[in-house]
Amino acid sequence: MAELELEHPRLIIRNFLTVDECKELEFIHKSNSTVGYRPNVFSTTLSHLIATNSSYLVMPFIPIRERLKDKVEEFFGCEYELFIEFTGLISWSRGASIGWHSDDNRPYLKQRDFSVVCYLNSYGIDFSGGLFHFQDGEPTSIMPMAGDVVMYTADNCNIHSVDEITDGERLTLTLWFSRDDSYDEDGKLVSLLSQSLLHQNIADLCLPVLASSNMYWFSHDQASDHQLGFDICWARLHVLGYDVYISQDSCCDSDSNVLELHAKPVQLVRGNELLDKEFVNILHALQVVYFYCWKASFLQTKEVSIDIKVAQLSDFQRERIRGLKSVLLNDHDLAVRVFCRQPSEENGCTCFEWRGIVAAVAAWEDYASKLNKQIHLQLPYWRTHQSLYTVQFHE
Ligand SMILES: O=C(O)CCC(=O)C(=O)O
Ligand SMILES: [Fe+2]
Repeated sequence: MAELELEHPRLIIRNFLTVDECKELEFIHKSNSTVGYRPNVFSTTLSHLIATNSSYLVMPFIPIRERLKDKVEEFFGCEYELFIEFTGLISWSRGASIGWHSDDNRPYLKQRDFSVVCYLNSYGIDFSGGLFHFQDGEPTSIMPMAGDVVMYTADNCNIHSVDEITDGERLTLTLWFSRDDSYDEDGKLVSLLSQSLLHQNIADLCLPVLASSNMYWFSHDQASDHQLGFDICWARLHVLGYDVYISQDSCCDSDSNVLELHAKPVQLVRGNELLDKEFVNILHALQVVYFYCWKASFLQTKEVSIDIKVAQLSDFQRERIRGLKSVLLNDHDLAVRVFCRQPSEENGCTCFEWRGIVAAVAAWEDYASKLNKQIHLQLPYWRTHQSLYTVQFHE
């Protein structure tokens, strides 16, 4: 057991999260992220998942939050109750960095007592740059590797920085803990979950609902409002090798706006082939594609019982896709710079088979409905205790 060093109280734990936990959180982030609070940063918060009809995706966080909280309390010898102030997935793309700071360095951040950063992907493999440094004490630097966790006090005993990301996308699960119960995020989350799940049938399929379109719009000048830039959902599919087709009328005339396009059902295109499956919106397509990326090796071996219907694109459809891209990926080069890993341009999921995608549609529905049942069963207990925790049910 590592000793608590009083001058610089901090702990690094290797392989705290399993490979599959990291992959599941990566799937959640890449299919739900929004443009973040600083340049070249993307984030997925629990309240955002709830707001977009994906409350069930809160479930995979629950055991991880519990294990992290136990570890923080044990290592820092807390003799008081701790509350989770914030839980979020945060990714940094090329150009993102942060200079020396402590995590409580603003008047509105004074409630933060402990910081926990879980690395979900790896330096040198998934991204370049992005080393973490402590200003004083040991270790001086941390090379982020998937599954590793660093925890430290949020005060100026632990001034730290992160080097600029020079390539790829660096992904973390970040939590802040507070002694002040008025900053407990659980109470707020329980109330959001109650509103969202109360009117939902436990057997309903949870199809994602989009947040406002500006949350998905990336541009170098965030104030420019739908001028030069790109839609991150479309860009993520594009760098994985997919195009998106919208068959509904008037979809790509020059004045259609991003908001309108976002709400439309979409079909997936690969090269010259169009899959005959309509997704309710771009987020639904993104969920299935990233689910396929996560589970490809398992899904490729599955027998697909339904016919896979793929058609060749007509000239008209090709033209339409070009029109859509000119609106949603209008700064194509920026999208590639932000999301592609150079020079190999590999993006973690190079495999592709329509069979795998079709299998992923059904497997994603099973996954979502299993988690949805679980969250519906847990919520009454969470409401009683105003806390998110793993409820043990005895047979
Ligand atoms: O991602 C990291 O390694 C640390 C990020 C950080 O310092 C922060 O978000 O305050
Ligand atoms: Fe920090």
